[in-house]
Amino acid sequence: MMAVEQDRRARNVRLASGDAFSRRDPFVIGDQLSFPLDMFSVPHHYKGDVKEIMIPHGLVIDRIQKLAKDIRHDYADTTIHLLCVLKGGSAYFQDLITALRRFHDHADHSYVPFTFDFIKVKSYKGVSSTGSVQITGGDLAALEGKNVLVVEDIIDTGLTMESLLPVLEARGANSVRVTSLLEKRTELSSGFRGHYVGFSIPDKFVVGYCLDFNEFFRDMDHICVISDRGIERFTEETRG
Ligand SMILES: Nc1nc2c(ncn2[C@@H]2O[C@H](COP(=O)(O)O)[C@@H](O)[C@H]2O)c(=O)[nH]1
Ligand SMILES: [Mg+2]
Repeated sequence: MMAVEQDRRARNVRLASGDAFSRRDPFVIGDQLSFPLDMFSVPHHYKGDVKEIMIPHGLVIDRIQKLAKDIRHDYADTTIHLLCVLKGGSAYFQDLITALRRFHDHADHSYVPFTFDFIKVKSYKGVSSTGSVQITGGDLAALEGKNVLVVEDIIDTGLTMESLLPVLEARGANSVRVTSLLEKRTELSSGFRGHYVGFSIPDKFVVGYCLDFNEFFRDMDHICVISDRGIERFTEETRG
């Protein structure tokens, strides 16, 4: 199925939180699109460990600036509580707050004051389809009455977010929305979609920009597809 068509179908979505809000479209990275490795600077220590560059770092940053504008528009003059999902979401979180902070300098714009916190989330698929989630870190009691915006690196099956959101809502948050830099077009998707999504990507395992494979690749700026050699090498390294 063509990537754009697949994404259009995916927009017949169940949004987080039963929120009546209708999301904007993510930028679609086509199934065949990749950027040649020899045209970009890839860290020497990962040479051969990535197959292709899916999203160069500059494009990531440009897209985040627009996501920040969308968020500012929708939350105008409302304080948001950003909840960054570690560790994968941390690079996106940093660049997003940098973009949001810039709006503070322009008196002619609406402001987006924000507070933030960090959590770690592990989701478990039990025998039932709902799954369960283990949250560590973060002050969940402080969510009461807040407009929570979860900041995630990637939505794959959607299970993690589907499990997390009811927990946040049960803590009395005023609203809960999700921004994810990436969203995978996968047949395994539960149908969950975030509100503010940077890129819809093909069903490939990506690393870089804080997305890891066995804790490696977080220090690479571009978002890349891991190679077979990379999988082999960093599986070996973690075995010790
Ligand atoms: N480094 C990568 N991590 C990935 C990728 N796809 C998913 N993930 C991790 O899983 C959760 C979300 O998964 P979900 O199935 O519950 O939606 C995400 O936060 C990542 O930590 C990937 O391609 N690369
Ligand atoms: Mg994550």
